[in-house]
Amino acid sequence: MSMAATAPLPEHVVTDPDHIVVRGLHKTYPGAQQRVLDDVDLVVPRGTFVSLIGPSGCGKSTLLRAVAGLEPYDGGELSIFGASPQEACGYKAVGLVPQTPALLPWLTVARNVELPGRVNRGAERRRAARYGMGGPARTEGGVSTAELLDLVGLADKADAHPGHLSGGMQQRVAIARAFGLEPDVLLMDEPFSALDEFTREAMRLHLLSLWQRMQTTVLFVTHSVREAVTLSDQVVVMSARPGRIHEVIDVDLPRPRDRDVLADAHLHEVEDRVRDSLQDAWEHGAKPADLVPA
Ligand SMILES: Nc1ncnc2c1ncn2[C@@H]1O[C@H](COP(=O)(O)OP(=O)(O)OP(=O)(O)O)[C@@H](O)[C@H]1O
Repeated sequence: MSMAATAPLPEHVVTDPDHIVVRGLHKTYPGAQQRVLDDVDLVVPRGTFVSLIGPSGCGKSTLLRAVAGLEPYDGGELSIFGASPQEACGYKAVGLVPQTPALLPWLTVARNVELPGRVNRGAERRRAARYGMGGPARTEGGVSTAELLDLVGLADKADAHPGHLSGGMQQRVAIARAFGLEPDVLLMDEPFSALDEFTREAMRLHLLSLWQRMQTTVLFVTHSVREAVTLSDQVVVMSARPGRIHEVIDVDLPRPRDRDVLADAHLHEVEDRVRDSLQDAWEHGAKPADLVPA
């Protein structure tokens, strides 16, 4: 299997500092009969919030891991604001929020949020070496741990230990920790899937506050149409067998997405568009007879 991710990228991709660019990406897992990703094209502008939605097994997580530099691919192009995924990971331009919070139980909430920053000072030097002092701004001057915890509604829990927090609170700490590293792009793979619907709704609002403050580019995998539309600038609908981009739907709802916006009838119209697209992707997805061979 060739690993195009480590090959030099074409000049037009390398010099695009303002977009994540995926072109013609394809991948087959070893031993599989068909591609998991086939000719995937996606362009994500810096600073936007983009959700990936599609049937189970269509390759959303695989695509996310490829962007994170954790998954080799067989062909195509992938660049993160002009860098290869491996290079971007080298200076911690890419953050990943998994489904479970993975906090260190013996450290306080504040220490959990601060830890990656302490560990990754070398990454900041590598980033400075690549971009120089005039590199792309991450945030307007950085944020303190106290501010991060305030943005996720945990200002009073800084000295608590994770074992004393609910699952939703722990996931909020994990999200604050991820934003605290000030990555250029944050990849979130169903981060709220283990939470009840009421907690999920609250989490979306906390996430939006953080995102608005930090201006991070977010790629967010979800199975929830409501979640995708509530959060995103664009919803990317994927089809399965093999995974392809079926449609990219703009979410033309105003920001901030406060309770008035979320109660507006237009939200439901956009949700219906996403549902129709998912249905269309399902009905017109490749049938066994025309599967793309590995
Ligand atoms: N490491 C692996 N080795 C072999 N096959 C894999 C591997 N990881 C995933 N797959 C297969 O690739 C396909 C896509 O998996 P992936 O997890 O990317 O899909 P997904 O869209 O994120 O699914 P879900 O929505 O259920 O989380 C599935 O058929 C899965 O079984």
